[in-house]
Amino acid sequence: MIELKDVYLNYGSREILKGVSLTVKDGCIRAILGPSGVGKSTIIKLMLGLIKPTSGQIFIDGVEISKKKEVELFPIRQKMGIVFQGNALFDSMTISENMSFFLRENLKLPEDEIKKRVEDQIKFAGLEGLENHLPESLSGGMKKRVAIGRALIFHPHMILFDEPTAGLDPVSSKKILDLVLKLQSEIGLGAVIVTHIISDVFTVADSVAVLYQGKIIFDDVTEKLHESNHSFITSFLANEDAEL
Ligand SMILES: Nc1ncnc2c1ncn2[C@@H]1O[C@H](COP(=O)(O)OP(=O)(O)OP(=O)(O)O)[C@@H](O)[C@H]1O
Repeated sequence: MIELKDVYLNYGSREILKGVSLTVKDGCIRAILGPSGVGKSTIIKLMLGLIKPTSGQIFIDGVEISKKKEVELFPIRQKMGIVFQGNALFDSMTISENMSFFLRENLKLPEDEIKKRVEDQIKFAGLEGLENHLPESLSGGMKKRVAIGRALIFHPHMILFDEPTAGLDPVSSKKILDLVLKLQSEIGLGAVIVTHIISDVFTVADSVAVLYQGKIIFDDVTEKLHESNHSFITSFLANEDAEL
């Protein structure tokens, strides 16, 4: 479980988050919806301990991480797979090498275990036959699948997606969202999805927190978004295909 308690985050003199509290339970798909530049990626970085809050607390499975040293954060980060917005694949490595790289670097697993984990993720992500291809030869949707496979390779408890469908065409977007749902239904994996695309939220999320001007202005099951009378939310709900 991930918990943010009254988190403030400043970049220099700019206040980005102003008292954000939210909980992500295991096994649930949780969306964080908000306009571009509101601080969604910042929340993911805080959850991973990549940046520290200006004040407030962040708990991962009950352990407060905001004052932990880098070396103490490693086992905590392993609980969370991350799929970056731009995928962050290594251009010069094949799909298999991209998937196995961090596993080989960080866990001293035997080669046959690494091979098996890569094969499992290639299969899960629907990338059979592409093992020896370089990322440049793949479509945007396929690259996203590689990033998802790589995130799963540590067998995380939770997976964090930063804008999983940004820049993808509607067909590829649907396939990626189907994969997110498959993660939940087949292996019970929860996810945090930060996005500015409201239709993605309705497609996959069990619950959604809306971030606006540094604060959470809505936090409930996704269906109840329609009941909100906050002017910012009602202004875009008329068109569910809208991007914030
Ligand atoms: N390291 C940094 N130093 C200073 N400002 C930053 C830094 N990182 C992000 N920002 C600024 O903080 C704000 C929030 O950034 P963040 O990337 O979290 O937004 P976002 O909601 O994820 O938006 P987008 O989807 O457009 O990336 C933005 O205005 C961004 O320019």
